Amino acid sequence: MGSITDTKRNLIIVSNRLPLSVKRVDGAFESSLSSGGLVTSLSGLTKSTEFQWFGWPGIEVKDPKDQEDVEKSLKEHSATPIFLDSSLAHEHYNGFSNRILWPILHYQSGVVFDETPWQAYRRVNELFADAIASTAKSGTLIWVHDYHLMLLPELLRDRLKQQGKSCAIGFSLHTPFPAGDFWRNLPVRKHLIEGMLSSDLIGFHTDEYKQNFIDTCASLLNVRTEIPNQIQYKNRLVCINKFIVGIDPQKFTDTLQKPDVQQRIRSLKEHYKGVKVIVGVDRLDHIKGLTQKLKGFDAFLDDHPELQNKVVLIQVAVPSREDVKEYQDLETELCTIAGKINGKHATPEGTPLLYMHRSVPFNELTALYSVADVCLLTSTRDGMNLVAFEYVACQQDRHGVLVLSEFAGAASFMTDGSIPFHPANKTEMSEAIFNALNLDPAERKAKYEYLQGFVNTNTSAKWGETFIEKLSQRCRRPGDSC
Ligand SMILES: O=P(O)(O)OC[C@H]1O[C@H](O[C@H]2O[C@H](CO)[C@@H](O)[C@H](O)[C@H]2O)[C@H](O)[C@@H](O)[C@@H]1O
Ligand SMILES: O=c1ccn([C@@H]2O[C@H](COP(=O)(O)OP(=O)(O)O)[C@@H](O)[C@H]2O)c(=O)[nH]1
Repeated sequence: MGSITDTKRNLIIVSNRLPLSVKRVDGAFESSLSSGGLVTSLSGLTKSTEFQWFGWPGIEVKDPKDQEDVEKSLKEHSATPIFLDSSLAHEHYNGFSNRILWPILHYQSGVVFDETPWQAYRRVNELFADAIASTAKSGTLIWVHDYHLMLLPELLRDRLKQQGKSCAIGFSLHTPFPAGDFWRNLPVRKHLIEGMLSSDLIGFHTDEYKQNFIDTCASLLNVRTEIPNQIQYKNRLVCINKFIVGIDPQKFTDTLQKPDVQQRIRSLKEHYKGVKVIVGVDRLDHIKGLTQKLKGFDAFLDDHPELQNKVVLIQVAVPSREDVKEYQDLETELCTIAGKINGKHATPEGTPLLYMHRSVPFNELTALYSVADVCLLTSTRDGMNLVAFEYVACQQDRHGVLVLSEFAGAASFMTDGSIPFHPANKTEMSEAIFNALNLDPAERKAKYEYLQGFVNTNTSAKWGETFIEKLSQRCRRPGDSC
């Protein structure tokens, strides 16, 4: 990894959302940490690698003086805002990225294509390309992230060429890449694939997503894909590979040692004495299978009346994409189901479900992970799911059990150390929960040690360093095989 030190001053990371989202409160600008796994994974990289982070600050700022203030405050965090007017940002983020592209990438049907948000998506990718091309110097490594910016590699390559600059461009997709037939539902798919193929290196979370992408390129563009991990496209060699994204486990270990977190753990343990705790932490999103989770838990309570008042599910549903109607509808549905479950199973001693629709501070999150006997993750599809990693990082003492949907990307690596199940099958989920709660200590330890080894080996720092190293090799020797 020696060359990382040489490249770190020259690395630009681009994602739609910056790690800090800016809000205007009583006329002043305040920033708070953005939620979600992309920020977690890239923030974990900051310990070992320096970079400039470009992205949308999450707010419209029109006045040039205000823009300067926001720029200044974000600069302290090595972040550079790309300002967008609110209707354009809305159409790009909510209209196309989250209402059309996101569901298709996650195998959801019934998506209706619409030209207006698509044009906004193109425009935002162009604005990002303008800002980044004017800042990058020859030799800068540019690492673009995620489905909001699939056109960016091509737009950037054109601009850099016009300006006589040579930069290596990497692209990482954080979501699944669906099998060809599903991808065909999107009429503009060819533009998106061609946009990505202007990268020198493309990273996916799992072999399955990588292969789906390669197969789609072969059938859609008739490009040569017979050599493993590479695609010949427009006389260039594009490298395609799997890079395992992770977390910074040390951050959790350190946080668990803090006296106030230890105090919180003691008080939660006291509160739940004699009760088994199941935890769930998910953005409020269809892909996380939250309705399935609540219904599966309801089935579990029905199946095991003997466990009344002896098990609680603490579900954190982090608010997400609240301007999108489908997300608003899901929230309403979850509130109703949660109310029904407690209506049916509550006793004067308490309720079996604690449904929290809000973000939780990091210290509280680690304390919750630490006291939980089981972590239940029910994704119907999920790029990776870093919550699975975080739970493991907080279970050194308890050896709690991970009950993990077979459809989370993380299941490709963690199945041996967890209890897998199909999220659409309530009976299977109920049995998986029961088995997890009753696993004997030796089996729990064996599973935990397997997962701990995986989480400690595949950290976010390693993920980033491996990708950057590979990208800088592409920069030095673009003709080399992948
Ligand atoms: O920025 P938001 O719209 O609030 O969404 C948050 C992030 O959600 C998605 O995360 C994905 O990336 C994770 C890390 O690789 C992965 O573990 C998870 O399975 C994915 O869902 C999205 O892809 C990010 O762009 C968002 O920032
Ligand atoms: O209130 C919260 C609770 C959790 N998380 C974090 O959100 C990330 C979720 O990442 P994951 O990969 O599981 O899914 P995503 O939300 O990116 O789809 C994890 O790092 C969590 O710690 C958060 O930002 N705010």
